[in-house]
Formats: sequence, C-alpha cells, structure tokens
Amino acid sequence: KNLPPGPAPSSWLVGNRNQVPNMKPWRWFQSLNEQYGPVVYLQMGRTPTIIIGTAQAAWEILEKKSPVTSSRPRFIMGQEILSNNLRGLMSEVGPFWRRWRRALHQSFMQKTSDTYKPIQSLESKQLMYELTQTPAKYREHMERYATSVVVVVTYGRRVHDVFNDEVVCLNRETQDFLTSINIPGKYLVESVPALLYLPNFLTPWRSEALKQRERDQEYLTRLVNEVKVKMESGRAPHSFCRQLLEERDKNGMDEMEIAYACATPFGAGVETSAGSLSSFMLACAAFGPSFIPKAQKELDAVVGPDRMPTFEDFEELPFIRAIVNETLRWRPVAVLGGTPHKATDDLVYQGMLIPKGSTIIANLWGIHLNPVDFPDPHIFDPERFMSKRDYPGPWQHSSFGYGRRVCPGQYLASNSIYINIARLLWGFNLSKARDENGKEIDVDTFAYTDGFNSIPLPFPISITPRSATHLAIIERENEMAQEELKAYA
Ligand code: HEM
Repeated sequence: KNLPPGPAPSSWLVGNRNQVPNMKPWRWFQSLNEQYGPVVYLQMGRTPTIIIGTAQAAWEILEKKSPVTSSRPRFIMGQEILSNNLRGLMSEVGPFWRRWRRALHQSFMQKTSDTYKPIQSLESKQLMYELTQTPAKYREHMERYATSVVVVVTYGRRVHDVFNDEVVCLNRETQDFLTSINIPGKYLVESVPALLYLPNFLTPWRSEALKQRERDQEYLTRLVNEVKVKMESGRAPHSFCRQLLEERDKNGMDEMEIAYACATPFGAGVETSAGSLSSFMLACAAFGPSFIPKAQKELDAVVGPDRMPTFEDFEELPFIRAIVNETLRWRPVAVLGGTPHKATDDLVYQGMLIPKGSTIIANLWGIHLNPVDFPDPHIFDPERFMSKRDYPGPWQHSSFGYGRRVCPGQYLASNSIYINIARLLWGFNLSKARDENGKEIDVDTFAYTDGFNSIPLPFPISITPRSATHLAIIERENEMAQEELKAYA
C-alpha cells in the first residue's frame, strides 16, 4: 500500500529480478522512470528496491533524508566473505564505517585535496608529454596518470607502468575478483543467507573468496609495512597511509583496518578519474568543433601560448570549468550512482512509502539524461553550465552522489579532471581520426562498457600539438617535472 508505482513482478518468489536486463540495466531503469515517474518500485527477490530517476527526487530522498538513507545493503560475497567486513565502501553505517569515513574525510576534504595539486600538476605534465610521443596510447597514459596520483597520495610512491607495477597488478586482481562476485543474482547465498551455515566442503564459492582474501591481506599489509620502513628511516613523503599510521591512537584503527582503508582510493578513484577523461576525449571526437574553438580562445586569452594552464587559472576559465561539468554530466562514470544505498527506516516521499530495508539506486544515467534538466541530453554542450540553473546540490550535476555517502574523493577527482582538460585543450588539436583514405572516422558515443563503472570502449582520435611553441613548452615542462618527481621515486 502506498508503495511507489512500478512494473508488475513476474512471480511472488523472484519479483522483478528476472526482468532486469544483464546489459546496461541503467537504460531499463531510465525507461521505467519515464513510464512511472521519478520514483519506481521493484521487488528484487524479497528486497524492495527503489529506482530514482530525477535529481530533485534523489536530493529529497538521499540528501535531505540521509540519516535514514545512507546505509548499504548486505554484500555477503564481496564484503562479508571476501573482505572480512573491512571495506568501508560496502559497509553499513556504524562505528567501523564512521572511523573509515572520518579518516577519508580528513585526507580528501577540499583543503587537504588542494595540497595534492602539485603532484597532480607534475603527473599531468608527464601525461601531456606522453601524448606527444604515443598519442594512440592515450587511454593507457590517462590510466597511468590517474593511478600514479592515487598511489602517490595513498602510499607516497609513483606508478611508472600500469601493466607491470606491483601495486597496480595486485589491486587490479582484487578489483576484478570483487567485480566478478558482486554481480546481483550470481550467488544464491545473497538471497538465501542461511546457506552461510553449510559446511565448507559444500560451499566452493566460499573457499575461492577466502583464498583471494588471504592474498589481499598479504599484499595490503606488505604495502603498509613498506611505508612503515620508510617512516622509520625518515624517507616517507606525506601520504594517506602515513597519516593513518601516525594517528593510530586518535583514529582507533587496527593494522588490518588501515591496510584495507589504504586500498580505498585505488578501488574508487582510478577507473572513475581515467574513465571520465576518456569520456572527455570521446566528446572531443564527436562534438569538438562545437566547443573546442571557444575553449581555445579562452585559454589563449587567459594563458597564452608561452606557458601551460595551472590551478591558479581556474577562476579565470569559466568555459573550461563548464566543460569539466559537462564531461561529468554527459556520461556519468558511476552510472548507477555508485554503490546502492539502504533505507534503515520507513520514509515517505510525496505520499509514497519507501519501506525500511529498501535498496535505493539513484540512476545517474536517467538523472543526467533527463531532458527536463538537460535539454538534448546526449549532446555535449558546455553552454548549459555557463549560467546557474535551478538544480539541487553544489556541483550543478550529480556525478558524486548524495548525502553521507557522497564521494569523499570529489575534490581530488575534479582537480584531476580540470587540470588535464585545461591542458589538453591548451596544447593539442583534438579531432576525429582519419582512415587511410583521409576520411574522418566516426565515433559511437554510446559504445561504453557494461561494468559497475561505465567507461568508453576504445575509439580512435587525432591528438596533435597545436603549434611548435606549444610542443616546446610541453617538452620543457616535462623535463622539469621529471626532476621534481624524483622525490616520489
Ligand atoms: C571522476 C571521478 C569520480 C567520480 C565520478 C566518483 C563518483 C562517486 C559516486 C557517484 C559515489 C557514490 C556516492 C553515493 O553512494 O551516493 C562515490 C563514492 C565513493 N568515492 Fe568517488 N568518484 C570519483 C573519484 C573518486 C576518488 C579519486 C576517490 C578517492 C578517494 C573516491 C572515493 C570514493 C569512496 C571511498 C566512495 C564511497 C563512500 C562511502 O561509501 O561512504 N572517488 N564516488
């Protein structure tokens, strides 16, 4: 009674579960919101599930009612078995989550994130140089940038090669395993938790996850120990890990909690940042002539050809800022709004009951492609951010989520996106690649991965320095940056 509207369940037992498409479910969710309204009810097995499709409803439910809509559903395989309940991102609201969240806030709030601008600037200079050398490998270079920033900030050491670096390989193995088991419906135990009481020999799925847990704990502890050794010899640059170790008495975190907390920025911050930069490149290939000339005019007037844009130019570059916002809006990387929330009490939204225990999904695909807020939503048009609009929240888009779960890395992330977009547009002509006959190669702006983070599938793009002066500056800045980067080895 009074539940939000939604499609009829297929059966009492599975509810709507078998109606959800395996591929890109966010598109189906969007069509449901178009049909039934901004808040839709689905019954996933026995769990009530709420799909939110507008920014206004998401703000009312997840921000204003955040005291009761900020928990997480149970993740039996990913959180309880694989991670021994030590990953804050999947954790229910409670003392463990608060400790973890406080630590992240301290190290990634705006003021602290501003102290990471120097490393972001240096890594971005290397990225610019790499693009002059091997432009076709732009995705790899962007991934290296995003990974190195996150690993420097977390452990105080750089990443030179995303294919062979040990931290990267081990973290990626964990992330891949986590993604492969966190698929709704894949394991019966997620809907029938009583299976947890079966003996080990009847539960091979458990043994596999426990083996991965052992590997994770070994390398995550090893990485923390490396920082400890450097701290003892006075060689540890400031880092998230060092701070957690130094403040152990204050933050009350034990060794393993610290080890897992340090895995957080990698898991949450690399694919999201690199994927957003890839979406920007796709927008350049698809819509470049409609916005690049204006952006370059602004950069030429404010920055000129004799130096690269810096963080200090930010206030003077309103159109570049608009491009950053439009990049995050146009193709939201956390396409389903990140990890779902859970209601810890009944609440009522516009007369509709959201029952206690509901899983709540803010479908960013629907929210950002809602033509009421963003007319012609699939067109990449930074102009929509050039004047303040009536839209809830501080960013004028919803890319970083809501309420107590709002992305703690939002400042680090937006600084990365800004500095790279400003420099890419300043230094390069970015346009459609051409085939052997000189014909432009079209790109598909819907060709994205199906994963938890949705990122563009590989596409060709032409990246060439705007002039010999720009190229010389990119080379000179990179040379100087390499000297400064030696401090992080
Ligand atoms: C463009 C880049 C990024 C985007 C678009 C993004 C987006 C998001 C979104 C939508 C959420 C879910 C919020 C919610 O549940 O309502 C989230 C959560 C989170 N993000 Fe980010 N993020 C980005 C980069 C980063 C970075 C660099 C970090 C590094 C610290 C980070 C750390 C986290 C963490 C730890 C959470 C979970 C918070 C919690 O469960 O309490 N993110 N992010």
